[in-house]
Amino acid sequence: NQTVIRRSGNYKPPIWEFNYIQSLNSEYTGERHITRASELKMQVKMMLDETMEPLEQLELIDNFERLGISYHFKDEIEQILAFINRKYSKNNEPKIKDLYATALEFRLLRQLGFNVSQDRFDCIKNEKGDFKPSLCNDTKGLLQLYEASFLSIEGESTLEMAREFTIKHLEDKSVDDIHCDPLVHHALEIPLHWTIPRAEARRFINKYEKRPDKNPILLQLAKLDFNIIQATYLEELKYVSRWWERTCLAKMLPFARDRLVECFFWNIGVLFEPQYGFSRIDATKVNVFITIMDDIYDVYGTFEELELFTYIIERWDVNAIEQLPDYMQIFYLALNNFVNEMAYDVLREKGIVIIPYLRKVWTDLCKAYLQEAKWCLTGYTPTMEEYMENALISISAHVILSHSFFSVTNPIEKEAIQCLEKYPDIVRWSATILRLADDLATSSVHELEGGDVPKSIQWYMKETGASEDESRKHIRFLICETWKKINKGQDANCPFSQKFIEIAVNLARMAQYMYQYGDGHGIQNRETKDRILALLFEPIP
Ligand SMILES: CC1(C)[C@@H]2CC[C@@]1(C)[C@@H](OP(=O)([O-])OP(=O)([O-])[O-])C2
Ligand SMILES: [Mg+2]
Ligand SMILES: [Mg+2]
Ligand SMILES: [Mg+2]
Ligand SMILES: [Mg+2]
Ligand SMILES: [Mg+2]
Repeated sequence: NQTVIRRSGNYKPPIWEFNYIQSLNSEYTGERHITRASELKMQVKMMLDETMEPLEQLELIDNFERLGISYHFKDEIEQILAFINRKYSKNNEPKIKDLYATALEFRLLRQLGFNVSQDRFDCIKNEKGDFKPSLCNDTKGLLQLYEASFLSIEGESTLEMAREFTIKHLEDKSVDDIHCDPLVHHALEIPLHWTIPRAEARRFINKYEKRPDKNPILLQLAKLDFNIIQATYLEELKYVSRWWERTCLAKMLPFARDRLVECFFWNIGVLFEPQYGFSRIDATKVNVFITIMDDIYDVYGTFEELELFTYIIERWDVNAIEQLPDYMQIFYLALNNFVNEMAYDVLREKGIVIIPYLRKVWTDLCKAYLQEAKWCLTGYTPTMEEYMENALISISAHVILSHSFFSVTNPIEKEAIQCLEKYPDIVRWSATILRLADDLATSSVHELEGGDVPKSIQWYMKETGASEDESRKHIRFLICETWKKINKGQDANCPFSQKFIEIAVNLARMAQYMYQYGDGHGIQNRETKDRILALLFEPIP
């Protein structure tokens, strides 16, 4: 057969090899640590019972969330916020005591789903309806108003104005005064609402430790809890690393990205609680298969091979495997085995056959990949709309979230599956942010040089004549607008569990985290490496 010119993704080998991963151990698996953590939790619960001023309670809840331990005290937090919310709505809206307290209360109540109105901020506007310039001296208040503004939904002009006003004045501060509060720099980099809990916990525990007013019990629990959870992650990573090694796919498909640790790392942002270990392991395998499949279509496969592969995946007939070239045979069988294993676990535990649903999402993904390859081959220029319609599938969010749905939902109701199959809003919004964050980061020279199909930035530039900077700005605007849809939440009769919705939203957060400094997944930049060390490999001292 004619010699085929194969492109390469020029991706580097993995930073962490199999033997290194297997050598990792954490002392925090021991029973004594679990017992100690339970004692500390009891002490914290008693602390919550003490009478406190509402502002003190709000600050304590904010610290719980930032320290990553609020998941232990969900009921207590809900009760406190419900009480504060009732008190507020009973006596008519008092004048804002101070911006800091009002914005903190607003954000915490909205985060928990309480329906608090943006009108609370009307009294910090002047008669012209602008925010009073005097607010600029209140950095603490500005920061809280900035964080609160990211809980906005479409049409909330006061919150939109608050976001612009606070960004402008906080940026001025961070430029003018180099000694300005590092909190300002950090907040401007990424708002709290868009941050994954694990990342904020790792960062905030260090900050909290230096605070003169810190509560030592809280600090001890936060550190211990973080390290115990991290020890759980390590065991899961070592387990899935042994699976990855046994498949030999990295050796047999050397053109593809070998990113097991990164594929696992995505999942501590998406689903962090310790009890979801098996879901994180399955989700890692999903990410590994998607990453390789993406490179088969973007980089390595000839168009004929890709057409054949797409056809075989659609038929999902393992006997047809003979028709595939060797590299596709081994990949297809590994994927087929995984899907059957996951379907077996779900049938055994939940009594439902999910193979048809999993086949469908993998087929849709392959078709979207093939469409991109076709555009690449023919040089066709899709409109931004045509590109996005396909790219919201090719970014693989619906594959990732469908597997997570079947893994964490119990019992699995038929109407929830039917809703999932129709590609519901929450999946679409998560896919939008994942795609746009990915394109901002990966459609740098690297992807285009590798012959990958142009992405949203390029198509927007082509369609509107915008510069690359204007195009990036527009993409960041679209991410903001999508967050407003996410903040609005599901229509009441949406059949998904709170947990699944949280997973979908965290996938969007993790995308922005993974791509914050460029292609953290493919190029493995410095920041992502340091973050993996801090969140996965190194306990907090
Ligand atoms: C898990 C993922 C988000 C999905 C597969 C690997 C990714 C990191 C990303 O890879 P990328 O090559 O950037 O996708 P695309 O731009 O080629 O669609 C798409
Ligand atoms: Mg490789
Ligand atoms: Mg790609
Ligand atoms: Mg691709
Ligand atoms: Mg990309
Ligand atoms: Mg890429």
